[in-house]
Amino acid sequence: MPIIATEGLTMRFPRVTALDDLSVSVEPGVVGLVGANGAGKSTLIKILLGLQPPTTGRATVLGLDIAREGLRIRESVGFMPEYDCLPPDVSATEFVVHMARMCGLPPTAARERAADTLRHVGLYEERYRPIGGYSTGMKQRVKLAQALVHDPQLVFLDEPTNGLDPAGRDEMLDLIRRIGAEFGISVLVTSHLLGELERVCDHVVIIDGGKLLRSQAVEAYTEASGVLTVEVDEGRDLLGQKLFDQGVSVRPEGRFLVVDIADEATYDLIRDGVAELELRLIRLEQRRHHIEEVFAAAPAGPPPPGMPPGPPFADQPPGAMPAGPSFAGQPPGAMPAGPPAGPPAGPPAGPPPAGPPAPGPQGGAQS
Ligand SMILES: Nc1ncnc2c1ncn2[C@@H]1O[C@H](COP(=O)(O)OP(=O)(O)OP(=O)(O)O)[C@@H](O)[C@H]1O
Repeated sequence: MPIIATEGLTMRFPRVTALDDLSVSVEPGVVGLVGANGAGKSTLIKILLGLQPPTTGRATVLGLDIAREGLRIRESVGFMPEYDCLPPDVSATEFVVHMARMCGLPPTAARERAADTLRHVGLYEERYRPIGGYSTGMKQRVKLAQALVHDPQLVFLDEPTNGLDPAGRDEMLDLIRRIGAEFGISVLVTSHLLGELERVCDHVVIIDGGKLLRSQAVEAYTEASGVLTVEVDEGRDLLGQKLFDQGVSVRPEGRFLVVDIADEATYDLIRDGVAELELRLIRLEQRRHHIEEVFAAAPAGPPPPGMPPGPPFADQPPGAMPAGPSFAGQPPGAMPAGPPAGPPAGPPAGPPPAGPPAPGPQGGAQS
């Protein structure tokens, strides 16, 4: 049974359509809900909790209808809101015990569950101090603890890494992973940071301007691309030129060569080129996509309301790469002269750049 299923869900405010005919279904696990600020993530959560009726459309959470069974949904689902909403004058223990009591736990069970949950989220002695003196990271943990204290089947975590420094963010992501893996609680976690969800989620739903852009397993986003990264000890440009002369689509990028895989023969050409030039091969690996590419492939900036989002990366021609200097733009026989496209991690292997790169069509060497 899907943990969440929506059908034509639409939420219109007087000036903006926050959700636009959203139909999506997700199975149990750790699910990321990604979208830019204003994409409609928080609105979706409020509707799923039965706190706000949609303009049109239907949805179920854990098989329960949002229009008729909001109370039962809120009994079975924990919610960590995005914004700071904690009382400053009480301790984390008092607050989480109170929330457990609100969920119907008897006093002793509420105290025990609160202590366990606060320990689980990494709050120890500090839990007896007033929340007002807590750091942002500690407050996020209290919000997470109150969402978990009644042992829900599913938790909604709205931007749980907001305001955290990189170390705090890593710890929070680790906690989220453990909620799913160790406790078997399904998670719907929102973020506008795609990279971090890639690390913890089984499935990622991407919305843009209230519309569904993509919903699929993380592996489907990060599948191998049709592009190879080649690194040799020295002679990057010699190898690039040789491959280019043989009709391979190749371009320099930092210390590497980036090669479009035409077919199996591409690997042979690289192997033979390295051997004939007597170079030392350091790396030959197929690149993986990143979830970010879904947005990188879309037009820059948020689309105006009603405008369809740009094409996702999987619809690009195989091997389409971000622009960079290309061997294909050089006249035949010319030495490639492009400076590294990204920040080099070491001195470039080839001769110093001879001038600005000649822009060339991507992958244009294959004719
Ligand atoms: N109660 C409301 N009245 C009017 N407009 C609203 C209301 N709630 C949300 N909106 C608008 O709906 C759109 C979606 O907002 P929402 O908060 O769901 O986005 P979000 O993806 O959660 O963004 P953020 O990460 O910034 O919270 C925004 O344009 C927002 O201004």
